[in-house]
Amino acid sequence: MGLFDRLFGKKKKEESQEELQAQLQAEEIAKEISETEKSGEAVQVIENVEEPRDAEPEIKVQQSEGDIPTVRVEDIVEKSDIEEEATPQETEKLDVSQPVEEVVEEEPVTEEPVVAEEVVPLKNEKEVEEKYEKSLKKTSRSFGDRLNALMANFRGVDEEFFEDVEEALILSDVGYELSLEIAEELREEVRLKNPRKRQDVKNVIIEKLADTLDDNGLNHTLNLQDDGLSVFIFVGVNGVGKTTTIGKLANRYRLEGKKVLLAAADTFRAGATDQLVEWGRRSQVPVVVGREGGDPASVVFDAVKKAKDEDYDVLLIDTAGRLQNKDHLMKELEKIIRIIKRELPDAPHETLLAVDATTGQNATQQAKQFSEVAPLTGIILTKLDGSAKGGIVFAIENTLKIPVKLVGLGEGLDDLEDFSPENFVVGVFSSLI
Ligand SMILES: Nc1nc2c(ncn2[C@@H]2O[C@H](COP(=O)(O)OP(=O)(O)OP(=O)(O)O)[C@@H](O)[C@H]2O)c(=O)[nH]1
Repeated sequence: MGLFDRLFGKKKKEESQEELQAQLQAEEIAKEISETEKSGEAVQVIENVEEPRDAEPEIKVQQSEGDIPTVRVEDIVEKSDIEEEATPQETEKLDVSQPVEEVVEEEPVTEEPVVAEEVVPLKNEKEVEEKYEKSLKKTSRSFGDRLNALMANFRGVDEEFFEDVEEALILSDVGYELSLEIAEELREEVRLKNPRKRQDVKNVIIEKLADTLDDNGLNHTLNLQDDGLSVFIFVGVNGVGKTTTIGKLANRYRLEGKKVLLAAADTFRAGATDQLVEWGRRSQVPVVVGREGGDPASVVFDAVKKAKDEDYDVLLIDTAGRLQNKDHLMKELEKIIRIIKRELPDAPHETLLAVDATTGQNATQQAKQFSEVAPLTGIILTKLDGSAKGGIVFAIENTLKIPVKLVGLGEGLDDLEDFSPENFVVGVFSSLI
């Protein structure tokens, strides 16, 4: 059964069962009234309006923020340790003569062993669904407007109509190739089932689109190691929300009881390190930082060593996103990955590209360009809350075959969610079918 049927087929079935039940109840009441009238008794009708109740109790997570002491990395990682690990050639390349500073937060709460039962989830399922729905309002409206305009001109399914379908989908940011594919599948469906009603035709278009997120075989789950250190690298051009995402994810993992470390390997842009340190303070996790203009691989080297020596669970690495100089960026990322692999052959476990959903097809273009620079394992679609162009999820997944793994749904510390095709499809389409 496709995603569409699983989500909306059930809804339709429930609706018709509810209708049937309401009808039976009405008949019962009518029967009672007529019997009472017959017996001459007075009749009083009481309206019983039941308040909807939430399925699960609300769980609130309280956080505290505090000042953090700054410690130089020499106090923690002896320079001789670094030299011991690196070959003479690599020592030269890593420029370890530059002192690397480290900012350490208060003792992370994860220092204490946490048993699984005590782990507090950030949001329950219902809250996540609501968050998706709220954040996708603009995208949903945009799809709705285009599909309604398309169906307003619907006189019957002819060649002109299929061209209009293609155009409406392209304008909804789902991508050129997929728009043509959906129109083609619609042609086939029309030939087989010949839907005549406007709503039926509209539903077929939505069903075809929704099912692509299920049929593409992409794994949307972050590759977090059950045992041992997980290393995630974050790439993306300036301003897309990379640093913000790292801060949000660090906060989530810390609340889940994991020991998290951040690495500020964007030594290129002035202020980038300070920004990550600020997110480290907010999410209460330590950050390994280097000198502005220093070698990012040196920061990564120190961070990986510290993470290994001190049994961290997760290391999140922020990088510079200079797409203008592809060759340089490629070399920088290759070097970072080489340094990581020398210490942890299976790592990095994720190379995630952050793209800004409000830029629509530009985001797809960036994903295409970055995947030529580094092998991407997932996409983070930020600012989905302020975007009417959420349709690019379909383009990214179907054209580029890269899974969307995280979505940014606001600027706050807990405004990051795992990408869920189900929540996405419901958020965009449930009001349209
Ligand atoms: N509405 C909304 N705003 C976001 C989201 N994610 C990030 N932002 C905002 O986007 C702006 C840029 O975010 P940054 O995290 O600084 O972006 P960056 O990619 O790290 O940029 P550089 O540090 O310049 O490389 C900030 O104002 C964030 O608050 C999101 O999911 N929703």
